[in-house]
Amino acid sequence: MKKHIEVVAAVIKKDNKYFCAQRKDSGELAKKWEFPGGKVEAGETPEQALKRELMEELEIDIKINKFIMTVEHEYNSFELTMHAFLCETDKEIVLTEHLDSKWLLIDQLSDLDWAAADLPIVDKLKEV
Ligand SMILES: Nc1nc2c([nH]c(=O)n2[C@H]2C[C@H](O)[C@@H](COP(=O)(O)OP(=O)(O)OP(=O)(O)O)O2)c(=O)[nH]1
Repeated sequence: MKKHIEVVAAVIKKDNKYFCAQRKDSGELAKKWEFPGGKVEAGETPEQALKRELMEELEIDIKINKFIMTVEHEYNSFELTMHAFLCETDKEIVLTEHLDSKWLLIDQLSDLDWAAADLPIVDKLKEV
């Protein structure tokens, strides 16, 4: 049976642009683009996990405004359940783990090579 993980992801919106981050060059999702976040640890709520991960990865405090959706996805090496939240921040982002980042308008999001599990989130953002 494949390993199953529970992940949270932050869709950070500022001035009509969305923050996108590129994963490191390792593993099945090497160099793919994602919304920052990470695994929920035992005893944490998704919101607590998201705040912790964003502080670790981007050195920012975030305000979580809205639940967007939960995605279930099966990769070759693991399966995940990912909860996405619409967030905002007024802090300056520092990349501590990602290769690159971009702020993109909704119409530009599809230009990136997203982790497969993120595609339903990108589609959902286009709906509103
Ligand atoms: N943070 C985040 N992870 C995503 C997204 N889409 C997606 O498939 N994932 C996957 C990549 C990872 O396998 C997992 C998130 O775990 P993570 O970033 O905390 O951990 P990781 O695998 O890089 O590694 P590690 O620190 O445990 O070694 O979910 C996304 O939009 N954001």
